Formats: sequence, structure tokens, C-alpha cells
Amino acid sequence: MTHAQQAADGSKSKALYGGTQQRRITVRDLAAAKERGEKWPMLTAYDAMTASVFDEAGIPVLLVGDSAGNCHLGYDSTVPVTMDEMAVLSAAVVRGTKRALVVADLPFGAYQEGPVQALRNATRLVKEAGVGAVKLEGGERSLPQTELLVRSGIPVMAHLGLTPQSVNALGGYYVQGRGEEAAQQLLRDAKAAQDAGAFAVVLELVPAELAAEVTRSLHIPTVGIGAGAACDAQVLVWTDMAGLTSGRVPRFVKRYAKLREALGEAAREYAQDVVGGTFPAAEHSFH
Ligand SMILES: Nc1nc(=O)c2c([nH]1)NC[C@@H]1CN(c3ccc(C(=O)N[C@@H](CCC(=O)O)C(=O)O)cc3)CN21
Ligand SMILES: CC(C)C(=O)C(=O)O
Ligand SMILES: [Mg+2]
Repeated sequence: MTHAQQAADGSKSKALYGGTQQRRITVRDLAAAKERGEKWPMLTAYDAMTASVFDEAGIPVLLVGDSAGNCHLGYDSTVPVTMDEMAVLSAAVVRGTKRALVVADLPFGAYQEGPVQALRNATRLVKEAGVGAVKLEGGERSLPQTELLVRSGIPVMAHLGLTPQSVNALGGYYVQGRGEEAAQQLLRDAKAAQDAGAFAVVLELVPAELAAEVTRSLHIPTVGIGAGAACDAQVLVWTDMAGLTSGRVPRFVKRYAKLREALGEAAREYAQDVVGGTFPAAEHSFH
């Protein structure tokens, strides 16, 4: 199909992935995709260059995750990540993209004090970094925050199931929503987030059947990570997806490249060339 034919074919041209639309994706586009039953991919990004690669690959939504804590900043969890750090990384991701909707995590401690603190910090990410939306963890417990942000004109993505900012309270990164009571709480949290005006909800590490039920019960899209195939969208941490993360990765990760091996090999070859005197060669030198 030519570009013009695609543009004439409404369904194809509007597609979040593989469509012809060049302007920046909005939360309205995500709502329309759920209506069409169209699935979409989301990845994290923490810097401008990587974000530009994903933007050019057509990924419609990029998350500046607080997973930057362990994937970019060298902490061992998301808990230490600060607003200053999220603001710098978010601004870089926005600068590196033309089309993707950029969503930034509010880090731990940036919204737990209440709605006013949440609004102050979310506003900073919108004004200073230029993000199109923010994400915060929790359903019913984060309701006042979500309501005030949405009323103030800041789109909110909710995050339920495993909420890594609570790792110290949860005692580890375990599957959530197992058992009837926990399943009912997750359904209430999802409904609460939707009623508060959230435009989407991340479901992390929940049984696939429960995620499917949440997806059917909501009119807003669900974004799964370790939550099965029925979700409206999927998200992965980009360093996991590309095989750059060192050591063990969660079971829900599929590796689509071996970047850690490829980069290590490039560094070793470069080092050998320098030590052996074969780099720089004549074509890399000036006379
Ligand atoms: N690199 C990276 N990838 C992620 O997906 C990620 C982060 N970092 N940091 C923030 C949170 C933490 N996440 C995690 C971390 C560990 C597991 C994990 O190992 N889970 C077990 C499940 C255990 C069970 O059965 O209950 C697993 O085997 O996947 C899951 C999610 C997801 N997020
Ligand atoms: C894994 C996603 C959902 C996230 O919150 C993050 O990357 O911080
Ligand atoms: Mg996060």
C-alpha cells in the first residue's frame, strides 16, 4: 500500500503502530485504539538517543520509568530516584522524540504526601520537561492525587498490581492479585483509577485471567507487564527487551536483541585495536 492509499484508508492511517500519522500521539488516540480493539506497544526510555530510536521505530508511547533507578542511574531499586533526576531524563526523552506520547513516572516520595504535592511535581514534569502525561502507583490509595491532576489538565496513567515503589512493604517483587480478596481489590483499584479520570492503567505481575477481567471491565486501556496477552497494550523495560540488563531478568521479559554482548564485544575490539596500534588507521587521521 502506498502512503496515499494508507492515508485514504482511515483504519490503517490512524493505527498507533504502523499508521501514517506524524503528529504527537495523545491520550485521545489511545482511547480510540481501545474502541478499535487495537493493541499497542510501550517501552521505557531514559535518554534522548535511545528515545529517538524507539520513536523512529514507531513505538507510540514511551515511559520515562523510575526503573531508571536500576537501569540507568545505578541504584538497586526505584526507591531512591528523585524528582530532579526524573526531570532531567524526561526532558531528554521529550527532546529525542517527535511522535511518541511521553509519560513520566512520579518517583517515590513525589506524591505520597497528598494531591497538592502530586500536582506541584507533575506540573514540573509537564512544564520543565514537556511530558504529555504522568504515571503514579496505586489505585484507591492514590485517588485524591489522580483526581486533582486530571482536574488540573494533566493526564494520569495508573499503575496497579506490583507497585515497585512499595518493595520494602511488599517484601519483594512478587505476583499480586492472587486469591479472591486480592483479585477483588485489584478490580476495585482499577475501577477507582478509571472513575478518577486515569486514561490508562498499568497492570504489573498479575495473573493473566485477572488482567483479562480488568481489561474487559474498563473502557480505558490496560497496559500489561507480566499480566498476560489480553491487555490492550504491553510495556517492557527497554534494557530488558534489548538484552542490555545484566544478570537475571523477570520471567515476563522476552529478549529481542543481545545488546550487552554486542556492546561488550565492540569495546573489546576497540581496545585491542588501540593496544595493537591498528586504530586509528590512515583514514581516521588528518595531515
Ligand atoms: N530491569 C528492570 N525490569 C523491570 O521490569 C523492572 C525494573 N527493572 N525495576 C522496577 C520494577 C521491578 N520489577 C520487577 C522486578 C523483579 C521481578 C521478579 O523477579 N519477579 C519474579 C516473580 C516472582 C513470583 O513468582 O511472584 C519473576 O520470576 O519474574 C518482577 C518485576 C519490574 N520493574
Ligand atoms: C515497568 C514500568 C511499568 C515502570 O513503571 C517503570 O519502568 O518504572
Ligand atoms: Mg515505574
